Amino acid sequence: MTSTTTNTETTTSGATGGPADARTGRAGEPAPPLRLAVPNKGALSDATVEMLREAGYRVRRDSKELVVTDAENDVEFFYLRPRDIAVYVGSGTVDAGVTGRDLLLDSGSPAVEVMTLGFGGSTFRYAGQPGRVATVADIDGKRVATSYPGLVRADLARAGVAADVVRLDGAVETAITLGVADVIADVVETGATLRSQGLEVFGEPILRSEAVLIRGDRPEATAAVEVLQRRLTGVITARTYVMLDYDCPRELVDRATELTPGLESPTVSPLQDDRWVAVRAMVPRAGRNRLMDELYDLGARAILVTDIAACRL
Ligand SMILES: Nc1ncnc2c1ncn2[C@@H]1O[C@H](COP(=O)(O)OP(=O)(O)OP(=O)(O)O)[C@@H](O)[C@H]1O
Ligand SMILES: O=P(O)(O)OC[C@H]1O[C@H](OP(=O)(O)OP(=O)(O)O)[C@H](O)[C@@H]1O
Ligand SMILES: [Mg+2]
Repeated sequence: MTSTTTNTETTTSGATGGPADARTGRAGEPAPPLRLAVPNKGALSDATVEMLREAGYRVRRDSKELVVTDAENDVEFFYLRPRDIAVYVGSGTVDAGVTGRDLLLDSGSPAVEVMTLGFGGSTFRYAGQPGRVATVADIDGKRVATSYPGLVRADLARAGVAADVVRLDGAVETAITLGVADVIADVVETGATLRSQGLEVFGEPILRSEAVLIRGDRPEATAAVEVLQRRLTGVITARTYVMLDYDCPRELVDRATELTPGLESPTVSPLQDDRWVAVRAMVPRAGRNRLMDELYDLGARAILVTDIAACRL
């Protein structure tokens, strides 16, 4: 049920028998489709699928579909366990994937982080029973239960602390109650799971994590990964910004555009009534209402906000 490990573990993931062997790609031949690994369940799955859908890719119709071919965009999607994704990408079996930064670093995979995706945020922290342990140094000689032994061993080594790392698959918070560990190290999002077990975090966060796009080093995939990255950046931008339009008395346009500088520069167009101009600029979604109030107070009118459906910067 549990195993106590003190050295680096070898992975038990099926990466070497994965979707296919790493491909070589020859000059003159059309590039093979991009192979992308997508979390098939868990905390990152729905948000990843939604982001791919918004980026214009074909996504699976039901949770039993494990491979989806998107011929139009020349991408093959492999729905895999989030923990295995860094291993597949690192071995070159797939070109890129979405996973958590914590899972990537825990795996020891050579895959590299390409971009953050703006969801799946969490911290990775030590926790214990209140009053029993207060600092990382207090862990010395104790047992630490975790699903992320790679992260924990590296952190303990950094701190010069010797402890037994007890590897569990999940529900780590129960390990102390069940007597298999003195301390745990786990993902904390809201902290509700810890509280339900009467546990408290201690020490600095070991890691701040979020969902990331990762890639391997197959040069033939570089161009396709860049297209994917541009599309995902477009989704993030479309979610982060809104389009703001307003009419502004000509003499106020300098002050108004100081408030709405846009990404490059705002569009200022003449109106039929030459005492007025129309201004158009992208502005951060957060704070848009305060900005509209400020523009109104300045003298702008017909202030409109519209969602951006998609964009390439
Ligand atoms: N509330 C949360 N609970 C769990 N993981 C979260 C949460 N918020 C973000 N994450 C992130 O999701 C990833 C873990 O995903 P998931 O829980 O699906 O994997 P798992 O624990 O290996 O699988 P499972 O829970 O199905 O056994 C990590 O990168 C983690 O940081
Ligand atoms: O701080 P919270 O908002 O309570 O979230 C953190 C909890 O969620 C995750 O568990 P998950 O649901 O993935 O189950 P698992 O422990 O079996 O992986 C994680 O391992 C924590 O237990
Ligand atoms: Mg989990």
